[in-house]
Amino acid sequence: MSDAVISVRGLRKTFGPTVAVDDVSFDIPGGRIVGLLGRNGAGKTTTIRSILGMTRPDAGETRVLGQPYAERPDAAARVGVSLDELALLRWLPVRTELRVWASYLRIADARVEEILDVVGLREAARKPARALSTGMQKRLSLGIALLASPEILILDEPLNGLDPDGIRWIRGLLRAHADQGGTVLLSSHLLAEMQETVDEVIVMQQSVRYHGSLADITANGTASLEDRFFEIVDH
Ligand SMILES: Nc1ncnc2c1ncn2[C@@H]1O[C@H](COP(=O)(O)OP(=O)(O)OP(=O)(O)O)[C@@H](O)[C@H]1O
Repeated sequence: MSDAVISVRGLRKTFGPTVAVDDVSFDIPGGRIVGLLGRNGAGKTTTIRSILGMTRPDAGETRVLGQPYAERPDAAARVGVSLDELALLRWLPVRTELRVWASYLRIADARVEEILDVVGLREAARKPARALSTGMQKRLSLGIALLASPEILILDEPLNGLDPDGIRWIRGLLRAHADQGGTVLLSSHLLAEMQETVDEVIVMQQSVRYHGSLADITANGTASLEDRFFEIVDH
């Protein structure tokens, strides 16, 4: 395999008669924000879950920093993950939830205080996660993903539920992450937002229909990502 930060080769996964992904291959280099796009049921989450070792593929392999994610003892520290189904201990106050994760990751509580500011949840720090709005829960999930200052972020639908401020905030956060050499793989349906956010685009429909730079797919910004998306998936 190449020295890509995230590598997917020949991935196939079926659920009974449903082919969720078929022969999906791509390499993601470091320092880039890569958007995984596709209709409902296109296989984005299955691909992400396969990369994270949460789904066992029928065929193919995935690697993160050269090794299968599940075989990396340092995976939790080096890869920040936020999935659409939020893995929050919903009855815990926000600060305690972050401290539980910090303890697991052997990170000092001082970092929890930093993260509360980074994700804008200081005022909500005493509230249980279940009392937060969807967008605020998303911020908490992102806070957990960022705790260990990982070099890779894998985010399934991170924009869902965020208000315009939240979307602008996350865009800045992801750009700063990539500018420092970090890598981001994120899925989203929000094509206009993705056009403002990503460096590279992977369009999926069971298999990869397109993988290239945002500049190429949008002809240096003269075409909309949405128009190009429909041309590709309806072709
Ligand atoms: N655990 C499962 N059991 C049965 N079918 C599944 C399971 N997970 C996914 N699928 C099916 O696999 C296909 C791909 O689903 P997947 O969730 O990967 O798509 P997606 O691109 O993430 O969709 P969405 O945008 O709606 O989140 C769909 O047809 C879905 O119904």
